Amino acid sequence: MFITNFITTDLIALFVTLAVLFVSYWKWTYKYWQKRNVPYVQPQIPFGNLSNSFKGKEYIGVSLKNIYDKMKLEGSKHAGIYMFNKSIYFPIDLDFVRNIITKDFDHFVDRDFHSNKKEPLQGHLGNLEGTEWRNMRTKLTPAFTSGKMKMMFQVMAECQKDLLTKMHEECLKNKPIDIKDVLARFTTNVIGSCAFGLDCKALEDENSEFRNCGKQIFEETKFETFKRLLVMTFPNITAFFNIWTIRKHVVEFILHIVENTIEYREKNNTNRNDFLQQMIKLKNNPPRNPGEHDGKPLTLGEVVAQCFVFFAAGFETSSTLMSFALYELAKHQDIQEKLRVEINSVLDKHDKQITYDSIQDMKYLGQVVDETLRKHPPAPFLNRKCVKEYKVPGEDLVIEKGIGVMISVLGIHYDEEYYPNPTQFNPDHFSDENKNSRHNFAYLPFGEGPRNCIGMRFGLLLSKLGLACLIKNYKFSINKKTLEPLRYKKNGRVLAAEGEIWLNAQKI
Ligand code: HEM
Repeated sequence: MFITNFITTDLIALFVTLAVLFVSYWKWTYKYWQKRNVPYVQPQIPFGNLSNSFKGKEYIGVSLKNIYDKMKLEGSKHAGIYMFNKSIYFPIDLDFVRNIITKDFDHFVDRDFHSNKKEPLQGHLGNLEGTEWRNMRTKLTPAFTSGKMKMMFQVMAECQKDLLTKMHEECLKNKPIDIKDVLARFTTNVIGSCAFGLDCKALEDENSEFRNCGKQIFEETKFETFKRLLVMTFPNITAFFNIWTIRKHVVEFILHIVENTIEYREKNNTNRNDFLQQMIKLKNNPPRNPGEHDGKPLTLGEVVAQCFVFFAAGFETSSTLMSFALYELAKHQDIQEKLRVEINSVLDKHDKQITYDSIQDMKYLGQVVDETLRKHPPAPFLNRKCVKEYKVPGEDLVIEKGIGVMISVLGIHYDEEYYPNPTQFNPDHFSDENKNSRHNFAYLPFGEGPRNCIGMRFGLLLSKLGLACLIKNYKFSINKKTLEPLRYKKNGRVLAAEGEIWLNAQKI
């Protein structure tokens, strides 16, 4: 009894001492921005300024927008925030944003994400750093030119037929349509076909393996989102414990699919106008561009990782974009009708066919897509890491090497200084006149600068194809089953709507 009491007292004392040490250390780290005279939002122990995101109560992009709004109201040109006890620089002034992502890019080449080198599929473009990133980006860039997009359009356009068949079947049921699901299936088919060279049958087959794989990557549980944020905050510790951010069976599925398809194509000398073919070329015949990259061929592991990122980065972003666009069009019948008139009049000049060129001629469709990406950017913040000490121009502040940077795209897109009445869906925000009168960096759905989205052209083309095909053939309205007002999901990798978007569709 005596010994038990003794041990209990010691354990309590040890626990209290550790707790005091932890709190004191955390409080000391929270002085970082104050010491540098940078405006900051009071952090809370232990999560810093993003406690709602860590607790799964609010999507991280929304938390960052709230910080943006608060600091902007106080007139700050920049701020300092904390993720756990990690200090993050948070530029608000658009000239500061421009400097970081373009003008002074050399100081901010990397992202501040984890890179557990032991986790398969992580050696992709989005995660690579420094010279490795530059080499890979230079090798991959030719795969995304307008010429290559035009070539690939045929592969994409094939998937239109299955989309229309699926819509026809859905309409026959005389029930509201879960449009997010239909578009996720369409996007799975397009990206699966272009990145993996496979017919994924996601629109035909309710239980398509690829559709399930997409779900497994993006439908994170609260715990998985927490784990990913932890990995972002403490990359070294989580790499030491070999924590993975993608489920093991997804990794195995992707490895198996890509390796088998490559083997099949190499054995049978098959050639196809898709990304995979271009990756195979980079593996077998490295391009000769002396001085621009290391000239080395891609390894099989590198090819698989790039195919994976095309799927992971392109699938949810593009299908979310189309879902939000149809939601807004269903709510704004006048805009939907104006778009339909444009689509039909352009198609009249192109033999009634949706082609690569006809899509380029649909100016208003471009404005609708731009406005959707402004209001609901799937990637609502940008991320960088300072790799070389950086003096902020015009300020008495030096950003130290290793400090992370977060830019609130959602905050900028809802800033009344750039978009009067920002909550209103208004494609005229992107008329030539309005675009020319705004700061160039007030619109960042694909990021900017050398590290912007490499798949922008592909994502836009695929989304415009899907939208043009649907709006031409169906009239959409909101079904009352849709949760309104629309709310964002609290977890997950991209900014998406909470719950299903149910639409009524009427064949035209
Ligand atoms: C509507 C669709 C899309 C949106 C909104 C989007 C958005 C973004 C954003 C915001 C970034 C970060 C840019 C930055 O840090 O400055 C990014 C990076 C990236 N995206 Fe996209 N994306 C889309 C579609 C795609 C597609 C279709 C692909 C591939 C086929 C793709 C592949 C990538 C890759 C590989 C990166 C990393 C680039 C690098 O680090 O060099 N994205 N995307």
